[in-house]
Amino acid sequence: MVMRLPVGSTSNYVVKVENLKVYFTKGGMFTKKYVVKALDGVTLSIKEREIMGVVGESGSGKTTLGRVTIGLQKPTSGNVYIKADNKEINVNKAKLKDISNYVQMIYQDPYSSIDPIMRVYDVLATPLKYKKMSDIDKKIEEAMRLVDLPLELLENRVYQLSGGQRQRLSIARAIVVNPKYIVADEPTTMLDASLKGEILKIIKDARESKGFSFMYITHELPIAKIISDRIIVLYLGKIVELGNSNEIIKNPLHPYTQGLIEVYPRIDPSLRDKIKEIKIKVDIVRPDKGCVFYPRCPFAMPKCKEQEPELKEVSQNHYVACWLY
Ligand SMILES: Nc1ncnc2c1ncn2[C@@H]1O[C@H](COP(=O)(O)OP(=O)(O)OP(=O)(O)O)[C@@H](O)[C@H]1O
Repeated sequence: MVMRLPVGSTSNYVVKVENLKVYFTKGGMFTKKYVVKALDGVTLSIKEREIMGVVGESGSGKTTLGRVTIGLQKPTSGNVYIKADNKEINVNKAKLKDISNYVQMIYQDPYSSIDPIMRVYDVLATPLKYKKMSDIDKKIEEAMRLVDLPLELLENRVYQLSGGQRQRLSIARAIVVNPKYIVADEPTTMLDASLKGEILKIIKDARESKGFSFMYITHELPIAKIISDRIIVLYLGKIVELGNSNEIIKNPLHPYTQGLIEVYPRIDPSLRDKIKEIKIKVDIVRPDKGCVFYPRCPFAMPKCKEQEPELKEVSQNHYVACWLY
């Protein structure tokens, strides 16, 4: 069955992305101009209370996808809708201040994303004051509790916090306005291994207790496996595979996903034999036509050079864009 509707489309979606394209023009004055297709025809939906993992190598378009879904980046074409308060909001047409009650972002670097001079209390009070919300202190205390930060820290300055505490604070800042949808862009990348697990648990607990939907961006498949309900695999701006997390890890279909898993053999040792022949070359070339992955694909066939495979549902809720299926 060829997918034409939003992948995973359900009536209870919170985020819906339709045929999204984001092209950047690079070069200019002294070098030849060229276009980078950061996203090229991405369609997906994220359900209520769902954590959607987005994985792919550097440059695959993960951050751009996260930013477009919360209105921080305008798309070249396509649409993004958020469902909140029984309304469907077209994110591209809405003003940022009008959607910031519904969408929030947690950044990778807790050092650069929060002003170190601010008091912890003010970091959390500012978004609430801006939105003229009542019960500010109650909301701040609840957010601090959800991220496991002691209330005594409220009077501290941000620079007095450890890296792990700062990242908890940046999660608290995102959840304090009680949004519908949060993009978490590699929030554990800068943290020690011991702190990564804590941050993942906080995000999962926040989803359980408050019902937020998340897009969780990571280049580490094992982290996507732990945190996500479903996983999207992005390659050069295209979704090459999408499915339930366990299914993607146990039964990766796209040669690129198989290659990503091979990087982490311990993720599932039983897969090692199955995928041992797959070697992903390091040079990334974007072909003008055909499948974006064929220059690196160990299974490339003549057809792959000529025709682009559509994202197909090959088993229930498991989609892949590959001529092997
Ligand atoms: N503002 C911009 N101007 C020009 N090109 C951009 C811009 N933002 C992203 N790009 C390009 O778009 C492509 C996708 O970038 P993006 O940051 O979304 O990828 P990513 O998967 O998040 O990578 P990383 O893990 O390294 O952050 C890259 O080629 C990048 O250079």
